Amino acid sequence: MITISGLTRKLPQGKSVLQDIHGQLAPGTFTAVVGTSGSGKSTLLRCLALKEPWAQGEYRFDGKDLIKGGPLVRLKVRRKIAYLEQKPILHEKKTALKNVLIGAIGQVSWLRRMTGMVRNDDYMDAMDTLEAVGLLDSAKKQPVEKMSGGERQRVAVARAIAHGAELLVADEPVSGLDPHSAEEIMAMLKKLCQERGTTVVVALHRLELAEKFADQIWGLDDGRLILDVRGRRLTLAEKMRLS
Ligand SMILES: Nc1ncnc2c1ncn2[C@@H]1O[C@H](COP(=O)(O)OP(=O)(O)OP(=O)(O)O)[C@@H](O)[C@H]1O
Repeated sequence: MITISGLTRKLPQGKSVLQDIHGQLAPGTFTAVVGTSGSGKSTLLRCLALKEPWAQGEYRFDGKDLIKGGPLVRLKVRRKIAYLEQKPILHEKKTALKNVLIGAIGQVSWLRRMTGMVRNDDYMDAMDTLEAVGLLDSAKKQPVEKMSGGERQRVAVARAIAHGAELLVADEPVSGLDPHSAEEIMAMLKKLCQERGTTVVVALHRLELAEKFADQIWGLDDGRLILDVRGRRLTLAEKMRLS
């Protein structure tokens, strides 16, 4: 269980980008963060992924306090978090399989990192995750630079799962994709929650995608969490507050 309470993010100049955020992310749930441009979605995701520091408040990951706990606690938890950019950074000349294997090796001992040693287990895990994202057939065929935007997102998700992420944070993973590919990626993320118990948080511009796929919707406005809706669609009044 992930719990945040009273969290605030301040920029070095003193401006508060996020203020007094409270919420819970239950294991294996899918949360969509929505709000207008500049409302603080990316900042919230980056703070959840420990890529930006919180100024104050409490952030608990499986009971561990990530703010008071110190760098060692954060380092251990960081390994359980995967962060997906809008446009994933991949090894362009390598296949999907190689990309996933490199991600998995990055999580293991320095010796295997240095030697690039791939065990049979790593290989099986990589193929398993590529199958989960629907890329088994093309896994070894072509370099990722030849893949479509949707396929590249799938490779990035497979890499995140192979590295054993318990929390997957994705900033606008479907922006720039056609509606069909966007739905496919959302459905795949949902399946990840249901079948593997991964907790997924995505920032989204399109409310209808949030309503269709998310278990929980967080609505941000000017750095404040103004909506925390679970298990239902948004009312018209709620949609108006987010526009
Ligand atoms: N490092 C920074 N320096 C200055 N301002 C920042 C910084 N990071 C965030 N901000 C400001 O904080 C606010 C929230 O930004 P953020 O990128 O989190 O919003 P967003 O909801 O993700 O927007 P978008 O949907 O356009 O990506 C914006 O006004 C942004 O300009």
